[in-house]
Amino acid sequence: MLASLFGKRGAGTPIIDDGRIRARFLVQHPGFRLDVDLDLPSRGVSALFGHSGSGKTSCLRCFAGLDRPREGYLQVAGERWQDSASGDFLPAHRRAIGYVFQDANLFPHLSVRGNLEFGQRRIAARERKVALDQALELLGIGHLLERLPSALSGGERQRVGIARALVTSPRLLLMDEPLASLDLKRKQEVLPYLERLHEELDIPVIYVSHAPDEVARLADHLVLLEDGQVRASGPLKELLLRTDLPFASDDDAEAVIDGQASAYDARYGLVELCLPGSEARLRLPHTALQAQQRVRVKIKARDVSLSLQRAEGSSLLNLLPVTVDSWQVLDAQVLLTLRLGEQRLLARITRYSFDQLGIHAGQAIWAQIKSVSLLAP
Ligand SMILES: Nc1ncnc2c1ncn2[C@@H]1O[C@H](COP(=O)(O)OP(=O)(O)OP(=O)(O)O)[C@@H](O)[C@H]1O
Repeated sequence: MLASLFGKRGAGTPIIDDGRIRARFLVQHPGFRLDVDLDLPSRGVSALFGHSGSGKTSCLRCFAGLDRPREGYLQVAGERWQDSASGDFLPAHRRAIGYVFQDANLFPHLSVRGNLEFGQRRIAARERKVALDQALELLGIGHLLERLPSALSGGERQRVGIARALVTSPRLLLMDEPLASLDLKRKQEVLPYLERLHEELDIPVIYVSHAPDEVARLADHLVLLEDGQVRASGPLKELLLRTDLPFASDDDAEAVIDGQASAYDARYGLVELCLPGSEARLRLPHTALQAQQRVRVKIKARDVSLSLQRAEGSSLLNLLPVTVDSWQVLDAQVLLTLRLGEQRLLARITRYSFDQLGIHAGQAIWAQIKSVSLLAP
């Protein structure tokens, strides 16, 4: 299969580029039916998320052209790659995709350089959009070029695998649980590289995972698959807040906030983030942030408490003015959605406190978050 992904590329049927990736796949396996209709942004990371057996890999195989569904349609970057109605089907080896598997699947007899050059030779020089040097720099693997895959750590192998996918200048990067075979330490090592790809390259990524943490950190768009069907599809930040979905109703419910480093207090090791549409600053312990660097912070609903006035004389560093948006009663607790500038937070408090505070929609209150509970890369 790997070899078939490295044949000469071709082009699909040109169509008007509406900036979307559209896919419709109907696959029937014995005892399992995949029936999905997807409309994804052609920028950033779209995560296919779901339990084991929900159909994530089956779906990715259709994107890659490795399976030919009975009914199928796919358009990417202004090209139609397949349409069962017209019989069009661009085979896997002619699709401009990069595919990163759970295991890097490097050629064991070739050095890192050999593996990368093999990927690059697939593309005519005039079509190359990602230079070898750029891929080396992005993945931090320049010092590994002469090594054989057997002399690499798991995290390094995965970084080389990603670089090899990139040097084929794909129009679409498919990643199937690229961190699943790594231990926590290696995962933490590779994740920042994945974030950089996202920031520095204009290649849409479809990222399969069943790890909520990874998805919350990397994805812009989320597709929740259940039993071969799309239960929900939309911007990550919105889906994390929806109480009809498993994320917000979970004990670990969290919101994702994007900020930009505006100041660093070296004495206390605290970084200050400014937040779009808000005068408030978020402060959290951090060491290695550059000025203006964008940061995604995950804030758990249970780490947010509320007060009607700004608390004075408290150890809490983050006292944020918010507006009550909506809430849902969950047994003895209430899950609130709060507006913080252009973004939204979740807070979980007891029903007792909710009644005591007399909370109503549109109310201006204060959200309090302990800095040490904030999760940033
Ligand atoms: N070629 C095949 N023939 C028959 N059944 C298949 C085939 N490929 C996948 N399936 C079945 O389809 C279902 C979905 O599998 P798939 O690998 O897409 O799920 P997944 O969400 O990626 O799971 P995981 O997270 O465990 O990798 C499973 O029940 C699987 O056994």
